[in-house]
Amino acid sequence: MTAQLIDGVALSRQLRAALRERVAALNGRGCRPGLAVILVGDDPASQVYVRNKVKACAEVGIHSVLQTHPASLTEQALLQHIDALNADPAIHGILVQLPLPPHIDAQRVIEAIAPDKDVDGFHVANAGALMVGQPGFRPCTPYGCMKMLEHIGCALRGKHAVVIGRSNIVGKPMAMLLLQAHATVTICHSATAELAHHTRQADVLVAAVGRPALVTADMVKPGAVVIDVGMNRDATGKLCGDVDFEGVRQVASWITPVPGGVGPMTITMLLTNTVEAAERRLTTPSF
Ligand SMILES: Nc1nc(=O)c2c([nH]1)NC[C@@H]1CN(c3ccc(C(=O)N[C@@H](CCC(=O)O)C(=O)O)cc3)C=[N+]21
Ligand SMILES: [Mg+2]
Repeated sequence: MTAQLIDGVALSRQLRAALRERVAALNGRGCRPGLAVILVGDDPASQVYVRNKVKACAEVGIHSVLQTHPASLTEQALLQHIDALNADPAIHGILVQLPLPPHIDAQRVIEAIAPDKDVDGFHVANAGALMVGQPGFRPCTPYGCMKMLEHIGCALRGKHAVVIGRSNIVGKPMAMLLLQAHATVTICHSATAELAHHTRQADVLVAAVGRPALVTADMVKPGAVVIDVGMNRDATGKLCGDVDFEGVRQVASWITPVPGGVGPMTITMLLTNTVEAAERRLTTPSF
């Protein structure tokens, strides 16, 4: 079997076209959705990612404000910038690019963002809402993975989904979303004994670890759907995921490429959450 590709660029194009219409409808009601992106320090990779987010906003008509600060910015000063954005009615979403310099407590910064502007879905209020099945912002990467599964018509009820990775940003929320979709969910991590024993049972396998070629063909059940969240650079500087793509595509039924898979979908879901934040404010001004 040779797996079919889940094309994150093509699906993003579709979803962004629909978002443009939602933005136009908001404009008609006198609202221009706005996203603030805060970058602290001069990590080159972060600069590229942030520029891509700003570009994507323009593509769907979201107004974006990019704040860049030197790595020496104090935590207190950062918290003050967030307070100002929390109070700014032109801003519906706030994203603080991670990682932050080591002298800044990232979790404290995230908790300072108003939960109704937390379009990353990292605030405990949104994490808690996901946990108990209430409405809230879903973290963009797992949300994008769910959209990809939906797009290929993957019925999750009763399926065995295995997530490798337990970060607050990807692994844990991914597992919760799969659980909400009635999958049987296993979470594997660095202390898991016999990783391959678990992954071989997966109808849906999500790799979110950050280790090139962690998932090889022998670890994949024939016909499985494989979602590669990894974003690594190989020795030659080429972008690669956590999955040995050439090997695994011979066994899987569907697979996401890197680049062109989960990455673009992450940005698309950020745009989605921002439009949703603006829509919510119009419908529920007190939200
Ligand atoms: N507060 C916060 N929210 C984030 O969502 C967040 C963050 N911090 N810090 C960094 C990570 C990383 N991330 C990516 C998103 C899209 C691509 C993406 O579009 N990747 C392209 C390729 C890009 C390239 O060539 O380097 C692709 O996979 O096709 C990559 C990485 C969001 N992050
Ligand atoms: Mg990708």
